[in-house]
Amino acid sequence: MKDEILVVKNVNNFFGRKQVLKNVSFSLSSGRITGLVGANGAGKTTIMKTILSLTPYAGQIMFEGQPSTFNDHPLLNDIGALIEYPSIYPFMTGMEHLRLFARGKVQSTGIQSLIHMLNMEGYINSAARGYSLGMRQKLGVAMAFVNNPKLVILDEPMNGLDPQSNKELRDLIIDQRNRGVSFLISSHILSELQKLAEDLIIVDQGKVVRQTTMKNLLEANNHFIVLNTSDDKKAQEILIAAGYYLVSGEKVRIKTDANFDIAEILTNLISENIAVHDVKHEDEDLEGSVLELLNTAN
Ligand SMILES: Nc1ncnc2c1ncn2[C@@H]1O[C@H](COP(=O)(O)OP(=O)(O)OP(=O)(O)O)[C@@H](O)[C@H]1O
Repeated sequence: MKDEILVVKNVNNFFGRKQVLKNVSFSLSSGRITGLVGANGAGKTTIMKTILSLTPYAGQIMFEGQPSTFNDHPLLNDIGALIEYPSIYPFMTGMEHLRLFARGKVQSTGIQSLIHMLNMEGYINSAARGYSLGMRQKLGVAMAFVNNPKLVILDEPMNGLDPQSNKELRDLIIDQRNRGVSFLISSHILSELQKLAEDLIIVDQGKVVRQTTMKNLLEANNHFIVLNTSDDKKAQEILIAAGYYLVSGEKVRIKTDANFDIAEILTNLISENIAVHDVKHEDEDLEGSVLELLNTAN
């Protein structure tokens, strides 16, 4: 079994009378990137705040085998986080923020390397009041990394980032992961999370509905073939009549299973004088899998 850096057991959390987290239990494997996924209001930010003791809770949280409680959490020194929006002082430069957050023995070469990896050299010495949303977000991410944490918690880190910045952030996360850092990352941009996360925790209405690996979730996915034919509408009618399951829409998109036989499909169409110009395989992506899982959970 992989080492667990963080274990969350039976955590419950209330805002007033409203129960927001309901018996939440999961663990994070050391040195891996875990994605936290769920609809708006599912409880992702509250889970992250709970780990960081930013909100009261009942239940058990262990970090590296040591208990962490709401009032006693010395191990949080080893956790870096960006939750919701970064707290940024408009009259300080990005560099001043990083130096302010850096504890004791953090080397300036480490700070320089972060700035370089996130491509922030052009503005790191300017006052943050002139930063765009994406520049602020990058500074918030850099602040989460500055003390060489063992675990990094990032809530929607891709917020406001352009494709180039997204790639820089992804490269930084992968680089740090390769050095042994563990991650818990929430994102609504599932196509981005799919490129990063190795493990997944899926939450719905304050409950963990599944903890799995990305590989297992995607392997269990639906697979399709998509045909480009001389008459897609007629091809759809023929295949439905022959008993195939077609995804509704304009394309001829056929759900495949273990008995899938392309020759049989082609014979059905060619015998009705429909030419097949192209055949493509498609796998359901993370977004499709999560939507299906949440639909079946409700
Ligand atoms: N300070 C608060 N007071 C009252 N209710 C709150 C508070 N913070 C969160 N909630 C409620 O807790 C639930 C979970 O919110 P949370 O922000 O954790 O969800 P989320 O999954 O992060 O959502 P999103 O994807 O929209 O950021 C929501 O129903 C929200 O209304």
